[in-house]
Formats: sequence, C-alpha cells, structure tokens
Amino acid sequence: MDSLLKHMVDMTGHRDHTMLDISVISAVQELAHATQTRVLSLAQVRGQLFVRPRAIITDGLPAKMVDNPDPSSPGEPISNFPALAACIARHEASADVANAQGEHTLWLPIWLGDKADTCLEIVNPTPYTSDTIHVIGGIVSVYRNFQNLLDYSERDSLTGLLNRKTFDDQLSKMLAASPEPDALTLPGEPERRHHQDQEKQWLAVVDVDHFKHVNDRFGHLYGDEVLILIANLMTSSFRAQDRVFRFGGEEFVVLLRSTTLDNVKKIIDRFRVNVESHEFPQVGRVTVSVGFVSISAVEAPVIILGKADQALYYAKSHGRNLACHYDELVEGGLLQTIESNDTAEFF
Ligand SMILES: Nc1nc2c(ncn2[C@@H]2O[C@H](COP(=O)(O)OP(=O)(O)OP(=O)(O)O)[C@@H](O)[C@H]2O)c(=O)[nH]1
Repeated sequence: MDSLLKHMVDMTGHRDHTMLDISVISAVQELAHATQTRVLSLAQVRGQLFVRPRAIITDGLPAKMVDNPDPSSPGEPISNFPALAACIARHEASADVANAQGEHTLWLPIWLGDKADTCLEIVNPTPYTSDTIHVIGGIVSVYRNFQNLLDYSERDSLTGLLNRKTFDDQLSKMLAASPEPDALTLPGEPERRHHQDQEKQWLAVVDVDHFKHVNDRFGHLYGDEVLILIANLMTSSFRAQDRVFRFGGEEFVVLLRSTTLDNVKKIIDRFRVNVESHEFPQVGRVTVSVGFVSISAVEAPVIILGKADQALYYAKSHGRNLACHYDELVEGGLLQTIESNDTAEFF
C-alpha cells in the first residue's frame, strides 16, 4: 500500500505530460509485476488509427520516452493490434490477450468522452489477478484525470487547440528533435543555399481574413463558430505530428515537423484551399492568409515568429487568401530581412 501511495503522490506531483507518462508506467510496472509497460499514442490520420509508443519501461531498466525514428510516419496501423482495434471499436475499457508462450498483454485505452488518444499496454508472464486489475484500474483513473487537468491548462477553451502558453515548450521540443542546423547558414541568410529537398521544421502563422467583418455582420456567436470550424480544418489538414495553436483572437500558429519546402507549400496550400472551399453556416465563404518560415535552432522564437508575421502581413496587403514564404519574399526583394536581435521591434 505504501508503494501505491508513493506512486500516486509521484504521479499527481507532475505538471508535464512526459513526466506523467514516465510516472504512470513506473507505477504500473511495479504494482502489476509486469515485464514491460508502455504508453501508446493513438492518432487518427485520414480516417485510419495509428499506434505509436510514447514511453516504455522494461524489466530492470528505468522508464524512458521512446524516440520517434521517423517523424513523418504516424506509427503502426491499429490493424497490427487486432485485440486493441476491437476494444477501441467497441469502446471497451480493456483488452487482454495471451500469446502462445502464455504471456499476457493488457491494453487499457484512456477514454476521454468517446475518444481515446492514449493507451497503456502492460505485458505480464502470468494472467492478471482481479486485485491487480483493480489496482491498475485505480491508477488509470488518476492518470486519466491528470491528463485531463493538464490538457485543460494547455488548451484554448474555445477551439481545443494548444494555447500560447505551451508554444515555447513545443518549439524547443521540435528544435531538439530537428536535424543539426546547417552551420553555414546565418540568421537572415536566404534559403536558396539549402537543397530544395532538405527536410526542415516550419512555423506558419495563420490569420482569418476580414474577421472583424464576420463579427460585425453576423455577431460574435457566428464569429466563434467560424474560429471553431477553422480550428477543426487545421487539425484535419495538418499531420498528427504537427502542432496547432490558437495564439489569441483570429490568429493561429502551426509547427510543422520535418518536411521539404515543396511539401510544406503543398500542406499549407491544401489547408488554405480547405478553408476557402468550406461552406461556413450562415457566414458562407471565409479565407485565411498564411506566412511561413523554416525554424532554426540558432534563432530566438521571437525572430522566427517575426519573420512568419512579416510574410503574413505581406499576404494580407497583397490580396489575402494567400500563403507566403518569408525567404522567398526576401530573395525576391519583396521584404527586408529581420535582424537577429531579441529585442527588435518589427511593426
Ligand atoms: N467572435 C470572436 N471574435 C474575436 C475573438 N477574438 C478576436 N476577435 C475579433 O477579431 C477581429 C479581428 O479584427 P482585425 O484584427 O481588425 O482583423 P480582420 O478584420 O480579420 O482583418 P485582416 O486581418 O486585415 O484581414 C476583431 O473584431 C476582434 O474583436 C473571439 O474569440 N471570438
């Protein structure tokens, strides 16, 4: 019991998803006498569910986060885990399967309403006793409640997107996961020196066009609905491994993982066209303008955001419903480079 309490205190002391994951698998591993416990992410990509391990603890080794070898892959299709797939489809609390060697795997999706984007997987050489299941059930409830609380503090209440507060942390995570920056590239230097097919991380600032007009003409309730629908279009247009934020008002920011300039143009333009062709109830047609730039570890977030903002304002002043790439505008002599100076004022 002491051990259970110690784990509960540890889990509830965290204010970060990563530490919470590490803490829950450490607790489950010890209390269930498991040989391996994992936290799995369940991500919906183009209507298909994919499974990717997020954290793991194996007998005798400390718990750790799982590096993602291929950031462009959403993970393994759920069809590789038939018992888990059936459990999710039936909205059940758990699935337990024994293999030919008698080893048991227990899956516990973490349901939040009718969605589960996380699942615990516990592997044990012997069947689970009802006591063990009971203890694990309790831990899962605490874990789910804490996930919920963390989500609440990290998300924008209107759209459910990540909020501004979480941006710096997500940006540094993305930079830490990014390939070595090109040592020859100085801040402000145009990107033509890079290969066009080089994969980079990207930041895009998205702003709804003439949104004041939507509010003025249809009222704030319809304005809010437009923001929610645009947030949904963002979630469905960008990839599961990208991060979408509402920065406030009608401004959104997207962090896009490892992709080439050609691809980022296609991805952003697909989103722009998805908005343009969406029929917004009552309001009709709405468009967005986008400014985007590649992310580099040598530049401060304020500089990266400033560049994307400059490209966005170029789009705004050149007809709107456009996606503009900062470096292309600079190379074309259409924008001045931003000095790499944290205290610079841009506008
Ligand atoms: N409904 C709603 N409106 C908001 C919210 N936050 C900000 N706004 C409104 O968004 C509008 C932003 O207007 P502006 O910054 O003038 O920009 P715009 O009309 O979109 O024009 P451009 O950006 O130049 O295309 C203002 O009318 C704000 O009141 C919100 O949460 N809900």
